[in-house]
Parts: sequence; structure tokens; C-alpha cells
Amino acid sequence: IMAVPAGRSVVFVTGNAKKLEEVGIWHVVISVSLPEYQGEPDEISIQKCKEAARQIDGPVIVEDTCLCFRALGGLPGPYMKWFLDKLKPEGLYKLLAGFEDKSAWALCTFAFSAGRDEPVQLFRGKTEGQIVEPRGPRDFGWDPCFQPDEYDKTNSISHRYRALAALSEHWFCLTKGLFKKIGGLDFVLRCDFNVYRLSVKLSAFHKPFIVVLETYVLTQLYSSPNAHLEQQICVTQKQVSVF
Ligand SMILES: O=P(O)(O)OP(=O)(O)OP(=O)(O)OC[C@H]1O[C@@H](n2cnc3c(O)ncnc32)[C@H](O)[C@@H]1O
Ligand SMILES: [Mg+2]
Repeated sequence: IMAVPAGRSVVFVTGNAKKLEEVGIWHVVISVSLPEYQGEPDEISIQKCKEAARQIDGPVIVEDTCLCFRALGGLPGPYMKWFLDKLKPEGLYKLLAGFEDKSAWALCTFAFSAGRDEPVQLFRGKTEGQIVEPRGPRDFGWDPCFQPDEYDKTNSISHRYRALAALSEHWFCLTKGLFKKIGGLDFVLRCDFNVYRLSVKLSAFHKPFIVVLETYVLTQLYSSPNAHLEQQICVTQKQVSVF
């Protein structure tokens, strides 16, 4: 079970600015280039998350994205970063010239750890698509040569969105249980997410979820990292119905 030490924020660790744009804000975002590990996607995400938790020495979320060509048995997969760097979208398209099967899938994995030496939890999102001749904007990685099968107006690449939804769902279930115990989101908001100001005594087990909850609420509702916290909480109160 995920538990964040009370008073600690969850840090999203990435070196990729475009990922940040799609993920939205977390409490703190740290731009660190983490090593590109080798292995199966799950193993890579676990290693990456452990390294981030070690460096930050606190609760972290990392994300790793693979683009897997079916004709190539799932490669380049996690090694896509280097393939893209050397071949560019044009070269990626040409890689499949000798194959009839142009299908591919994008796999996005978020990994959460509550801190150094804590277990890692994974949340995955997958989008099926085709490798096509490069077209459109060039501002994000392999987007020019990957055409998702389902057209999605709001988010052209939904693997990240789906993985985030899995993560949110998980937090939602945990916090719903907590609300039942201590009296609902409204109550928590009135106390400014401050566990010490709640008029009930929370167990050591439940305390950390207030931090998770705060991160979750702010992440879901705001895109401006500059807005003052008080302002944000005030708006949050008006939106209690999201829960
Ligand atoms: O610091 P991290 O979070 O690891 O950032 P990164 O850029 O190294 O990202 P990955 O290790 O996950 O490598 C994935 C590669 O695929 C690219 N990429 C990731 N998500 C993408 C998306 O949704 N659309 C297009 N390209 C993407 C990204 O730019 C990298 O070249
Ligand atoms: Mg990386």
C-alpha cells in the first residue's frame, strides 16, 4: 500500500519538459536526468523510481515511455530515446520498410515510491497505433510517426492519460476510504490539509494520505504552478463535487 510520510510532497522526477506539460503540476517537480536502464519496461520503471527516491530521499513519481514495433518483437520499446535521437522520425518509419506489419503500441508507465527503500507501485497506460510517414508538429519525440488507432481530440497521445487515470483511480479509492473515516473532503479542506489541525486523531497509517490527497486535488484541478496556494484551496472548496 502506498503511504507518503506526513508533511512530505510527492515529487515528479523527469528530465523531459513535454512530459511535464502533459502531466500537469505536482507539488514539486524536479528536473533530473535519470539513467536509461535496460530490461523489460516494468523492471526499468522500478529501477528508475528507486533511483529517483534515492536521489530525492522522499516520495517520488517517475514515468517511462516505450514505443514498441510489433514486427520487431516490441523493439525499440524502452530504447526508443536513442533510436529517435539517431534515426529521427523518418528513420523510424524506414525501419519497418521490410515489414508488412506497421503496427505499434505506446506504453506509458508511472512508478510511485514513498521513499528510499520503499516498494514501487506501477500504473500503466497503453495506446495501439501504426507507424506512419512522419507528418505534423515536431515538438514531441516520436509523435510525428505514430498514429494512434483511436482518434482522440483532447489528447492526441492517450497512453500517458490512461496511466495517469490508473494512478488517480488508485488514490481516489484510498482517499475515499479516508473521507469516510474522518468526515469528508470538505472537512479536510477547511483544515487546509493540515493533519495537525484536524479535530480527529489520525493514525500513523492514515496521516500520509492527507499529503497524497492534497497533491491529488491540486494536480487534478490546477495548471498554473504560480497560483498562490490559498487561492488554490479556495477554488478547491468550490469544486468539492468532483468527489
Ligand atoms: O527523464 P525522463 O522522464 O526519463 O524523460 P525521457 O525524455 O528520457 O523519456 P523516456 O526515458 O521515457 O524515453 C522516451 C522517449 O520517447 C519520447 N516520448 C515520450 N513520451 C512521448 C510521447 O507521448 N510522444 C512522443 N514521444 C514521446 C521521449 O522524448 C524520449 O525520447
Ligand atoms: Mg529517460
